[in-house]
Amino acid sequence: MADHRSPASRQPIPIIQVRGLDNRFGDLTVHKDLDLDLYQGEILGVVGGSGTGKSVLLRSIIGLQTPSAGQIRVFGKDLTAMSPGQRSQFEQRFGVLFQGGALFTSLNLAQNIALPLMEHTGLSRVEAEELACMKLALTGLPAESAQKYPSELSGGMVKRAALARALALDPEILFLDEPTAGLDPIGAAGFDELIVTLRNALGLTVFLVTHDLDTLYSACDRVAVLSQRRVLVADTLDNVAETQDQWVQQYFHGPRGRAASAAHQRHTNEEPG
Ligand SMILES: Nc1ncnc2c1ncn2[C@@H]1O[C@H](COP(=O)(O)OP(=O)(O)OP(=O)(O)O)[C@@H](O)[C@H]1O
Repeated sequence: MADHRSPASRQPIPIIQVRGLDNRFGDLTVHKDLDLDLYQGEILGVVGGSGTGKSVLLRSIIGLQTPSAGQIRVFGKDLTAMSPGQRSQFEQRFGVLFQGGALFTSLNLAQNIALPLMEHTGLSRVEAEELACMKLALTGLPAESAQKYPSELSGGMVKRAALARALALDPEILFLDEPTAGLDPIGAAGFDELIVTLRNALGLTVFLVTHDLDTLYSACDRVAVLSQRRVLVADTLDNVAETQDQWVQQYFHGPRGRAASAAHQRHTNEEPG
């Protein structure tokens, strides 16, 4: 697990602070006075029932959704108060993996990943595609995948390629929206492992929206539960699972929750040392 505290103070360093966030769509209030911290170096799993606003929260933080009220401070700066230009500069520190992967189907993988590199750096096409191949390797894809088109790949490979693109500009914070959705259990477990490996190797901070209990157990340092238009609890998985709330109890202590917990326990017992 990550130690997301500063060595000097052993205090957690919040690099995203959401305060008093409201999001409304007409009569629908999705968030009301929502607070959340994301600490440097951690993998935070964001869970909640369908429609509780997990994706809207992610979209608010990355600037795709203008909040109705509230403050979002990233690295100490209020994103909601920035000009579009300042914001766009700042957002290059974010890497985002959307649910469907969102790769361009008419471009091969190297071209897909080279695109943001050419757009935001002074690299030539050749240089950008070389760097793109390195990013693909980082996510465990073989060298020959660079020339393949998204339609030629399995779902798991598309996710890895989309992750490579999210990493193209060396982001500090990675946002993942249901990264294991649609993957078979082995592919999903491999992806969870990859996220942890990349976090450790690259010093990333990860905001991860998921429904996948196995991901929470195997990859997340903390879990935030969205309920009743706010963050009901954000804590270690063990503490969250003890929260007296009907959804939390059903989610963590229902049949799937028990199975995920038992699998994690077995895995932990098998680990050497
Ligand atoms: N642009 C929009 N306009 C109107 N309503 C929206 C918009 N975006 C989201 N909503 C509504 O906000 C609510 C929260 O949506 P959101 O996608 O964040 O839920 P979620 O928690 O991610 O759900 P799921 O787990 O099913 O993916 C839903 O009722 C959705 O219909």
